[in-house]
Amino acid sequence: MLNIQPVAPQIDIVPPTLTMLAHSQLQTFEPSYINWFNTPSSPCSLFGFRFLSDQPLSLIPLPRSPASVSLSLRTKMAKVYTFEEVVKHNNKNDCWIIVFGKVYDVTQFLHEHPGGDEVLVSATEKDATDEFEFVGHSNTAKNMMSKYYIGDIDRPAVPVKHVQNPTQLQNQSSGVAMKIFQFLVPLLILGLALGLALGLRHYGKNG
Ligand code: HEM
Repeated sequence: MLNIQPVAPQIDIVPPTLTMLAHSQLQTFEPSYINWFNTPSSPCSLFGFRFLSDQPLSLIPLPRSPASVSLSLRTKMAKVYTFEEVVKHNNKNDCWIIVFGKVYDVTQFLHEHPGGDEVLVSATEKDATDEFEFVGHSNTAKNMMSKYYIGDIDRPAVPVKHVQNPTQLQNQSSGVAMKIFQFLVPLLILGLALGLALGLRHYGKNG
């Protein structure tokens, strides 16, 4: 009896009809067909998966999506994740981030990221678009992102983010400086007045 195990994210790019066909037909396939299925030109390989001939038979994804599956097909069939689902992947062993409404699994990229792994882990559990933009990532960086793209975010589910931009931060720090200044000036005046009074008293006694 063949046991067909589902499937990695990549299988989501297969139109549902084909997936169903594969699941139902494969129950009846002889193992000899399986070798053919695994040849690079077979429909299976074309759509990004292959079969293990071990028992139980498993349906597993190919390491890379074949070029023959067009990007537009992949985009149309993109998996949509809820925010709740994405926030579970929030550590160094399993790190997903949301940028520009897309979900990226950057776990394998953590140790290669020029900005360090900590910054990526701290970008989890929120929409990290503003932080990503604030760094001023180059086009090279933006082009690299497609490698880690795993799907889109269910936008309405993303909580409103609170990221301060540089102007806000500047305003905030100048506000703090103003408060310190307002506190110090009266103290300074009081000190001067006291000093003057003591000085006058001293000279008055002596003179
Ligand atoms: C898939 C997502 C990401 C990719 C592919 C990526 C890639 C890169 C690359 C290639 C650089 C080198 C500078 C450049 O070429 O722009 C870089 C730097 C950096 N990245 Fe990212 N990054 C990603 C996400 C993020 C996020 C979400 C954050 C912040 C929350 C971040 C923070 C930084 C920082 C702080 C630097 C160092 C900037 C510097 O030293 O000037 N990155 N990143």
